[in-house]
Amino acid sequence: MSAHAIEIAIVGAAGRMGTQLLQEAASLDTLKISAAIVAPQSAHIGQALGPEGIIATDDLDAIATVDVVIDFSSPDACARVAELAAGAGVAMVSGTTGLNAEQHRALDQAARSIPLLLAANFSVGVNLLEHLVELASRGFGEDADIEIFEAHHRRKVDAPSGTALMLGRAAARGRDWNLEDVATWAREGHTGPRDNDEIGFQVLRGADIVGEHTVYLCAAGERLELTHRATDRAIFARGALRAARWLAGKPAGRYQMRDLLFGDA
Ligand SMILES: NC(=O)C1=CN([C@@H]2O[C@H](COP(=O)(O)OP(=O)(O)OC[C@H]3O[C@@H](n4cnc5c(N)ncnc54)[C@H](OP(=O)(O)O)[C@@H]3O)[C@@H](O)[C@H]2O)C=CC1
Ligand SMILES: O=C(O)C1=N[C@H](C(=O)O)C[C@H](O)C1
Repeated sequence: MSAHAIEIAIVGAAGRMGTQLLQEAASLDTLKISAAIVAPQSAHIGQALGPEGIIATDDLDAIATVDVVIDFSSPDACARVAELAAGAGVAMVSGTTGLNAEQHRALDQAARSIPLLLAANFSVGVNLLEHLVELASRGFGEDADIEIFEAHHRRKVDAPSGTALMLGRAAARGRDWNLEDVATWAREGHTGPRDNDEIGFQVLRGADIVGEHTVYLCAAGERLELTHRATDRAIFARGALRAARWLAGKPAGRYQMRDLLFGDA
């Protein structure tokens, strides 16, 4: 372990992403997982988690003892963690999706006093895709109808995925639209013809699909399909751990993966 290893708390430590984070972190000597936080009343409390056997706790006060908290839990827990991290002056990385406006406001408030990076997707590929989608949307202009498809495992609880929303926003930016004004979240029955100023979303849930996203730009006589397929959840964990190392010591504020990857901040 390096003398200056960054100390990390993981919230949601017994979940799919928490498990992956503990696994990936074990091989890094630049950071140390000091706290594994699970849900209140979780059956995992007191159990040794991950290759290093960190004892699981439901005590969120453990956040105050580390340099960076990494959260992959639920929208409610994410907002609460942001509040506690801000109170303790601890940097926060979160990948939790499905936050509502109030929960986003809680993160904005926390980011007044701590560095906070929220990313719907920690893979390099998706963050590159975001740029490509904005470019393609602007390039085609009104000639292309834009539709976004996403597929995930059967246990995912929010839809469309945070990544699909992020890609939808990128497509909307390319047209100088606000996604909220043009999104069609579902189609059923006698829908009438499609509007020009519309971005449609389709969602599939099944088995163990890690995460797939395609943005379709459908023009008369041609169709561009921009696809990202995640085949291993480890890419998200590695991205989040990289973000934690990058964020430690940064000034207070809201950060995104593109700040880390493309040096906008
Ligand atoms: N940004 C990215 O790259 C990625 C983001 N995600 C997002 O991350 C989130 C978690 O995903 P995933 O790991 O698959 O989900 P899981 O349901 O497997 O894990 C979430 C964990 O958080 C726990 N939890 C809930 N409330 C609290 C709390 N108050 N304190 C501590 N732990 C809590 C849950 O416990 P219990 O089950 O007992 O309630 C569960 O173990 C989702 O929003 C998902 O969309 C996922 C993958 C990549
Ligand atoms: O829940 C998941 O699994 C994932 N969630 C994120 C999202 O909602 O976009 C990222 C990734 O696709 C996996």
